[in-house]
Amino acid sequence: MGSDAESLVHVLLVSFPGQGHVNPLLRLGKRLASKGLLVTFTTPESIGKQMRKASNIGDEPAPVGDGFIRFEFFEDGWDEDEPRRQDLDQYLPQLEKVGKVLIPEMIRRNAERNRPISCLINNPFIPWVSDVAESLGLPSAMLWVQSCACFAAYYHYYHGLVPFPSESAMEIDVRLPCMPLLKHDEVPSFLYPTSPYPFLRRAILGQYKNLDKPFCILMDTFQELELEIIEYMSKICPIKTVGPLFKNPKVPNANVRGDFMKADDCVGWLDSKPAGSVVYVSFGSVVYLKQDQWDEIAYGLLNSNVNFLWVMKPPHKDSGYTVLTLPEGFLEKAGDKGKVVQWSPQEQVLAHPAVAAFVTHCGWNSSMEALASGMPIIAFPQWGDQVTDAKYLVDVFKVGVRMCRGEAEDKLITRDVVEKCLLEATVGEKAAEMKRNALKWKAAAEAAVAEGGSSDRNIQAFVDEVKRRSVEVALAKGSKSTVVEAPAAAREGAATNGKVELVSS
Ligand SMILES: O=c1cc(-c2ccc(O)cc2)oc2cc(O[C@@H]3O[C@H](CO)[C@@H](O)[C@H](O)[C@H]3O)cc(O)c12
Ligand SMILES: O=c1ccn([C@@H]2O[C@H](COP(=O)(O)OP(=O)(O)O)[C@@H](O)[C@H]2O)c(=O)[nH]1
Repeated sequence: MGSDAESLVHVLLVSFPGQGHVNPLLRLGKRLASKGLLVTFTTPESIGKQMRKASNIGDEPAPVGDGFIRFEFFEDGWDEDEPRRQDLDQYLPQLEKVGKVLIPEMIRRNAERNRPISCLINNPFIPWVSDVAESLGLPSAMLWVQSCACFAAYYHYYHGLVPFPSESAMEIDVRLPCMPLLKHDEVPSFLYPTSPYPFLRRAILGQYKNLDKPFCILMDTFQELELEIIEYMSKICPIKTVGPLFKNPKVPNANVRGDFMKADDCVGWLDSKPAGSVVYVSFGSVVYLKQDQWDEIAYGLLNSNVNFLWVMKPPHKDSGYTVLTLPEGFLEKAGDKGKVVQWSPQEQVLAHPAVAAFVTHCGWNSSMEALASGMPIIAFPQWGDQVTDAKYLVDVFKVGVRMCRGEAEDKLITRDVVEKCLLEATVGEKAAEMKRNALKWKAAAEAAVAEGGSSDRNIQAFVDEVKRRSVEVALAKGSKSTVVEAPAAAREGAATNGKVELVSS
């Protein structure tokens, strides 16, 4: 590694191995690097292998703005084809067991190689990372990868602050401070007593047990988007909004990516389509619909006569999902009006002028990417935070139409409803109004991440705090030497290039 990288304050990002977790943490990593930190990104090797194959991840630190980002993966202790990885109740304890040994080893190795780590940052599902940090005397932060509204909902549930749907009262609405009334099925659905995913409830709430450990909770949202709830929760928790993380104004650095699958080429196809003529359809990385629902969507697309780009990702072999098929003759009937891919370069797709609207499961990453791209949406939420995100996208941000209320409703959305929603979002006054609102959010998102914007100021304050704490860490450890950026006053007096070498005895 070049001496440049070694002289920088070094942070370690530890990610849960899910696409919706890796993307925002890696984007944060790039942002931190661009502000002059050395960032090491780690997640289990099983995913590391896929990331290396799908993207351009080399062994050398990649320069990003004023800093660098590099990757180091760790073994989760299971065989390559271990099916238990698909069972979070088994996988999360395994990750904790090995991570508590291997992450400290990784930290020690880095210190020996003259790049001591000064701060750990994790995302949800792996809250033990802050225990590791604490045991080593290091500060830690957490990147929350859902909306602040969902953060608030889980917080109130965890602390029993307001009544939530329960076995004795399933259909109650939930009133949370500074939030619109949530109907029972607009509450993050892992919290329903009947949720088929109790392991996801345990995974997401796990973070709340450890919430006093991170000195900062970073969030991939922005002040102007969720103003009131962010202000309210900021009084309770040390929240800093830093989103939308995928908009990095200064350093696009497109070659550092965390896709688990190589994206199929579809930009050329989009280029051949007229502006505002294509509907993009994707349900993210973990949601799978049933075959009969898939068929209705297929016919809805055909009958509406829109152009469409549809992502049909193959299910993981151990997920228990069967491979979905398209109705007979579908591709022939669609002809050049439709393109079906396994994985898309979603950021590019959402930014493409040919795309008019996005049929989405409303995962928070997809939601933020759509908002920040000025893209109207057609909400097809299934579970978890998606149902709450859909409520906000449609009723609060006013950029979407609702195609369904979630998996819990157990209702087949017919081709006629699909067609009606597609048209509502793409032609006529309602579509035009949603587009105007979406463009307002796009401008607000750009302003938040531009120099001096709310998210940019928060990132800068966070970087400054990490640097400040790195001095304390170095002093406490009596380490050989750590180079940090000097405060402005010290800089003026020092005949150096803005760096001060701290040597402790
Ligand atoms: O890697 C994952 C594995 C599983 C999972 C594992 C085994 C199952 O039987 C069902 C789901 O759920 C997940 C749910 C996730 O929720 C997704 O998490 C994002 C960030 O929290 C949200 O914004 C999205 O809305 C939400 O779908 C993310 C995952 O990586 C996973
Ligand atoms: O074909 C696809 C589908 C999804 N994504 C990306 O995968 C992430 C999915 O995260 P989200 O929170 O939307 O949903 P999850 O997969 O976690 O349910 C987002 O960053 C998308 O841009 C992508 O690049 N190509």
